[in-house]
Formats: sequence, structure tokens, C-alpha cells
Amino acid sequence: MIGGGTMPTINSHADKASLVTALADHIGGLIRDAVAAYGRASLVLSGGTTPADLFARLDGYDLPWDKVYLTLSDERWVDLDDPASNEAMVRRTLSAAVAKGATVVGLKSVGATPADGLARTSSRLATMPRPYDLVLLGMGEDSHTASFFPGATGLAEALSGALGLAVAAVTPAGGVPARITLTLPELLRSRAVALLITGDKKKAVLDAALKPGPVEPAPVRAVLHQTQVPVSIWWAP
Ligand SMILES: O=C(O)[C@H](O)[C@@H](O)[C@H](O)[C@H](O)COP(=O)(O)O
Repeated sequence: MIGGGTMPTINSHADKASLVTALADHIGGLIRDAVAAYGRASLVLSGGTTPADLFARLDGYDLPWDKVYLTLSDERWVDLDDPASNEAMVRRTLSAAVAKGATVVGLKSVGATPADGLARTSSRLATMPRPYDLVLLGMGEDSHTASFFPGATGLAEALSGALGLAVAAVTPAGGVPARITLTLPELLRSRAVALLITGDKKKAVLDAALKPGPVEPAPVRAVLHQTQVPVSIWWAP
């Protein structure tokens, strides 16, 4: 059972276009502030489909991209040429930023399965400046975030970080291919978490998860109810 943390702030917008503009402006300002304060900005980006037009908008901003480090919250265990690759989506939607020197640290490494690549990916992540200035997460309608899928094999280790690595291997139920994910402790090595969701279905799932309850059936609760890092939610219908 988890609950009782400081409630996340919710930024609701009339439509996705205004949500994307507001969140892109917020992230752009955060990057500028981080570079001014620390000489670099370090961000964890969610995969999936929702953030693609956010990243495409951000890509057009005049930012110190050569001082920006980007990695992913989680990754399907596929190569860059696979349409399911989150890293490929980030490199595609932030192509101008990458061309201007933004560093992308991918999570897919060698090995047949995520479990084979954990140590290598974990040491690669050590090149990312931490604490992360922002961790951007999405959420599925099953209330997973990153690759913290309900009922997944490896979920406990991903939430606890018990293996002592920055990443964990998770195999969702129902034959979904195995994934690599930053562990919860790794995601919380950050100054701020932003959760980007759209649609009424996900809003209903979010509202339920904002209530105290068990984490296993609603893993996004582990992020929403922790008290270590401030969480903002960005939502449009
Ligand atoms: O690899 C992934 O799919 C993501 O990292 C995952 O956690 C995503 O954020 C949610 O599944 C929402 O995905 P959509 O934005 O496609 O709904």
C-alpha cells in the first residue's frame, strides 16, 4: 500500500496542441536554466507515441543542444532500425537537436535479451550527468509507466533497484517482448518528474492511481506517491 506523499501538480490543457506548446516551453526553460546553473542539462525521455510531437516542437527551439544529454526511461529490446525503438523515435523527432550536438544515450546494448545487457547499459548510463534535471514519463491505460507493467516478471526488482544497477529487465505478461527500464531509484535521481498523458481514459486511470493503494496493480503509483522528487502532470483530452 502506498500513499500520503505530496500530491502532484496537474496542468490541464484544452487540447494536445496547447499541452505540447506549454510543456515544450517548460522543458526549454528548464534546459536553459540547467545549462546556466550547471553547464549542462540531463533529461530522461519517455518512449511510446504520445511524446513524439512534443519532441518535434522542442527540436525547433534555439537551445544550447551541445550541452544537453538525453536518455530514455525504457526501451524495447530492438535495434535502431526497428520501428518500435524508442531511441530511434527520439533521434528522429529531435534530429536537429542531435545535429547541433545533443547527446543521446541509448539503452539497447548487446545481448539477446535485456538481462544480458544490464551491466553494459548501466555503465553506459553512468556517462549521463545526474541528478537528471527532468524525467519525462508516459503512462499506459493499464497504469504502467516506464516499463513498470502490472504483473510483469522483474517488476519488483525494477521498483526496488535491488540488483544495484541503474536498469532492470522486465517481461510484461501476455507475451509482450522483454524490455529494459530505468529502475525507480534511478528515475528518482532527478530534480523533477513530469508525467505526460492524453485522453479521458488515461485521465480516469490517473485519477484512480492518485488515490492511495497497492503498487503492483497500478505501478504508476510508485511515482505519484513518492515524496523524494516533485511530480507534475501534463494532461489534455
Ligand atoms: O516504451 C514505452 O512504450 C514507454 O516508455 C511507455 O512507458 C509509454 O510511455 C507508455 O506505454 C505510453 O505510451 P503511449 O504514449 O504510446 O500511449
